[in-house]
Amino acid sequence: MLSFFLILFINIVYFIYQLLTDLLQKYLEKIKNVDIICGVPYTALPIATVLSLKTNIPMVMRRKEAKDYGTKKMIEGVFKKGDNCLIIEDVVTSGSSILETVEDLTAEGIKCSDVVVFLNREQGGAEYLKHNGVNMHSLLNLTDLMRYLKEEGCIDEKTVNKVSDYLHTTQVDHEALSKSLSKDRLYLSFAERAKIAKNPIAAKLFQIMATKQTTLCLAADLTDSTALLNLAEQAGPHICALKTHIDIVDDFHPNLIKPLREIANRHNFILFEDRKFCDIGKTIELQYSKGIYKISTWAQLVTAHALLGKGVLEVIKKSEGLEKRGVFLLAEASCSGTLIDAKYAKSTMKMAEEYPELVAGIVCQSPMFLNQPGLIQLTPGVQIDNKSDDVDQQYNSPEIVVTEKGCDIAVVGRGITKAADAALAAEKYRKILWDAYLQRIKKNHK
Ligand SMILES: O=C(O)c1cc(=O)[nH]c(=O)n1[C@@H]1O[C@H](COP(=O)(O)O)[C@@H](O)[C@H]1O
Repeated sequence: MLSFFLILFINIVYFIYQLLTDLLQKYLEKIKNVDIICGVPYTALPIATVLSLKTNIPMVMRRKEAKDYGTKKMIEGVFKKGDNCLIIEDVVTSGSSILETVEDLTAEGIKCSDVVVFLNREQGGAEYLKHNGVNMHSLLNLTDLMRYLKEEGCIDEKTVNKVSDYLHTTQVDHEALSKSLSKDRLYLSFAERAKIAKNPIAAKLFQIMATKQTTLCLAADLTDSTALLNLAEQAGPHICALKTHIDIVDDFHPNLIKPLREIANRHNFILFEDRKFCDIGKTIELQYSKGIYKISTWAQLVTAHALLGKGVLEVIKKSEGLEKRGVFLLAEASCSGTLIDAKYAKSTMKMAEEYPELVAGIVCQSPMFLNQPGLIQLTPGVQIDNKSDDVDQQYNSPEIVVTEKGCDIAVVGRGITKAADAALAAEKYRKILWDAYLQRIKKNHK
């Protein structure tokens, strides 16, 4: 008897999936150049699987949590950057789980502009997705389904009205959802984010960015102290931060810091030492506050790796030196061949969230955090003319990093330091970056 019901149940499920995928397949013919498909975990995974088998379109799988072994990726499967992915979902209410899937796919460089859903509950999901640049195509909506069931005598008029009243009173509140989904980081102004930032240097940076209308961080990678000071003076009016690798300055002397700090105060920009600390806490404590550079006495910002654990943040938090200080953790690198993967990036993010007063932001190449508008995304590897240097550095254009990669502050080095006129070059980068930022926030404030 049991096996009879089991076989019956399997046949019913198989029939529903057949119906579903036949319907979805019809839609697929309408949506052009789909390279891969991805089901929204977890209920849409079998639908996407059957669809992939029926259409021969490869499927990728999104994990809700990265594994702590094996590939550790959030997106499993064969794909390449720039692939167009069609997302498959069974039922949509608000669209939030679709947007979370879009976020993880986008972080891998996959493009997602369309989603096909089986049932649209007509509670605002389609509009919310549209608002976030995703076109929703639904096979069925609840109103049609109710009418169909009534025509077939499965439900009465009273039930139809009850469902319709329910739908009218439970529409998604986009504002509240947007806040909870917090696409806001990309669409809030820097003045607004200055009020949200928990790290004092991040707050100061947001204020400088808004006041000077610049999101440009100059990587002043020069080996001569006089040239470094001249560059700081020339580019100072156009930048929000000047980032140094102070240990590359051949003729470094502690007397360099005073004039550098004076220029920073006069032009209102932040001094940022890109030390990328990565060691046990005790060693970092010495590297941060001792030696010839005494970084903690002048660098308002430093960079660090999360690789060896929280010791780096514990000691920077407690070390002597400037009262107000901030740290940028490196979660994604701009260079080719990096061993950093999505799992490491997520773990770095998690560590950052445990030190909100100390961590000013994340160095990364993709919009990997959207729900902390108080944190800054710093993105290096930015140049107008080149795609790479002659070693491993990879470049994106200023527009792309702001409009497609979630960048708040762009780091530009040789694009300015190698230019004939550093001030002109800095202003050129500043303008392109600022215009791209205005485009981005306008998109959500129309
Ligand atoms: O932490 C950084 O600033 C950094 C991270 C990264 O992934 N890639 C990267 O290039 N950087 C730094 O950003 C600057 C890039 O310089 P350019 O390639 O000359 O624009 C250098 O100072 C690098 O040390």
